[in-house]
Amino acid sequence: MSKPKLHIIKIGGNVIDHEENLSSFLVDFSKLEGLNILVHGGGKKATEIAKKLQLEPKMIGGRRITDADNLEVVTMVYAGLLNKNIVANLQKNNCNAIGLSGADGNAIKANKRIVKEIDYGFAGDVDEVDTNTISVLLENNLIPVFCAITHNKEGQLLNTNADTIASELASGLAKKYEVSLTYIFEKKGVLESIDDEDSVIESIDSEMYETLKNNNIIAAGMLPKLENCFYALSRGVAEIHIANSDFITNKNTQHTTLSL
Ligand SMILES: Nc1ncnc2c1ncn2[C@@H]1O[C@H](COP(=O)(O)OP(=O)(O)O)[C@@H](O)[C@H]1O
Ligand SMILES: CC(=O)N[C@@H](CCC(=O)OP(=O)(O)O)C(=O)O
Repeated sequence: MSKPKLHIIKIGGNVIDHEENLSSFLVDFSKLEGLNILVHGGGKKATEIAKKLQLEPKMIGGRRITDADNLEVVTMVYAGLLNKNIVANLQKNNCNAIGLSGADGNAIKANKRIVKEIDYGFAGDVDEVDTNTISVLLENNLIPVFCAITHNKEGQLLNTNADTIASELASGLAKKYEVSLTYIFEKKGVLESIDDEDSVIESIDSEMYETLKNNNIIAAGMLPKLENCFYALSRGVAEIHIANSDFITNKNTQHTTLSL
């Protein structure tokens, strides 16, 4: 028997930060049929609030160094302010969304990120996705909306890159569903030249990814995004696209498709 289709869409900080863009994206998202999950970042907002609190934000390799004070900020911003605003807006559009962190329903268990010589603080790498609660929600016509906060099952919240949350959810759910994963951000796709919006690379496989990396064509947040894409493809996710929000309503709009 074929698996039911599931669409996981991730939106980044630049989409969330523009009220009009976010609102029109959420209208389009609310009209999607079938099973859907939304994952949101919000790094830009967290940086803005941290600065207001005189905390100096620090990113390494697209990931936030999350000390105890910054963990409080990201928890309030991602799991509170942004997640609840997004859910309220979806509810306004008659989309029955339910906001979740990785601690809710034990959906996403993580461990403190340990990489040689870099102390990321309370940043988490995902160990396990528990798909049971998520499936129950989907089967009852609820639309899960995940923020970038996970837990370690010992009472510690952790800050996890939102692209990773999307790819781990997609990978975990691929056992039960035919998963299509879409990363929505402010550009049309992965660009050959960052200043030329029309230089979209239509398809990227793992070999081309290495070449693009070596030629410094992709950098910053695009590095973990693509890493997450190839990880998800290797774990059985059926299709992955990187695009701007026009793609939600028009699949023919220019975008990047990933393959192994
Ligand atoms: N070749 C590239 N094409 C498109 N974006 C790129 C490229 N290389 C680096 N980037 C940067 O990656 C960013 C996207 O990553 P990130 O900031 O994590 O996105 P998101 O908004 O989804 O969280 C873009 O805003 C852009 O500045
Ligand atoms: C550990 C880590 O880096 N977490 C990210 C989570 C938010 C995020 O990924 O937001 P965008 O998708 O908007 O970039 C951060 O705090 O920036």
